Amino acid sequence: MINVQHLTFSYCKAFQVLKNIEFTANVGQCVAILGNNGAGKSTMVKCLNRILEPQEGAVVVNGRDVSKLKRQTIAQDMAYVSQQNDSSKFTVYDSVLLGRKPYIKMNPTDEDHRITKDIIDRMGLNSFTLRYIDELSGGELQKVMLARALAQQPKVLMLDEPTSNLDLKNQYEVMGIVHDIAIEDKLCVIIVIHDLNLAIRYCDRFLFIKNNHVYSLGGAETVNCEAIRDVYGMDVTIENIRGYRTVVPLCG
Ligand SMILES: Nc1ncnc2c1ncn2[C@@H]1O[C@H](COP(=O)(O)OP(=O)(O)OP(=O)(O)O)[C@@H](O)[C@H]1O
Repeated sequence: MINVQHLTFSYCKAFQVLKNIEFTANVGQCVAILGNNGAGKSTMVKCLNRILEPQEGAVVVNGRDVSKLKRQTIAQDMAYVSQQNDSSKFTVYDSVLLGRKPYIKMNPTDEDHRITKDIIDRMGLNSFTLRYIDELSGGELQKVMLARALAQQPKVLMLDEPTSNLDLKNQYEVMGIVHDIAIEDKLCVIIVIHDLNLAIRYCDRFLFIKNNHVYSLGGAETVNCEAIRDVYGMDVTIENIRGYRTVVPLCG
């Protein structure tokens, strides 16, 4: 479980990005972080695992205050996939194995290799294992970065726009995998995502950020026409299509 309390962050004195952000994500839940461009979503995620240090507030993972943990412990508990993908000269296999780094003392163990192979298999990356990651397409690389984060076997998985480079089929496949893994492996998943329909289908809780604050936090019913108008300045209808609440923009 992750509990975020009164999180406040500024890059400089003149400009506060986040003020008093609070939410909880339980084990097995995917929480969508929503808001317009520049709202502070990526900044918030980076404050959770202390890539950025919040000026105020606390982040508690399974009862432990993250600010009191060693870097290695944070890396065991929390995995983060940023918007900027790594493009070092690693093979896909080695890149995913790198996710085991917080656990490796001298050399990777048989268990590290087993976990790596298992994740590669689960993500459908078997035919890529010996390819260099700087030779992959944007979407292929995004899947490898997610595989690396999963190899970390974190308690909290934080994904910043994990589907931005994926084609339609892969968007649904990857979100489905993340949703299932959250339940099967008892993870809390925090996903920054712009596609509201993907979010509604695969996430359990929805946190809108507006004007530095939490605008709303709740279930799928909080992703409604009024919230979308307030947060994005856009009129939409919400229709039931094949059993899924679907956001349909009223423009064009
Ligand atoms: N390193 C930085 N230094 C100063 N300001 C920054 C820095 N990174 C981001 N910002 C500013 O902080 C604000 C929040 O940025 P952030 O990237 O968190 O927004 P976001 O909601 O993730 O946006 P997007 O949806 O466009 O990815 C923006 O105004 C941005 O310009």
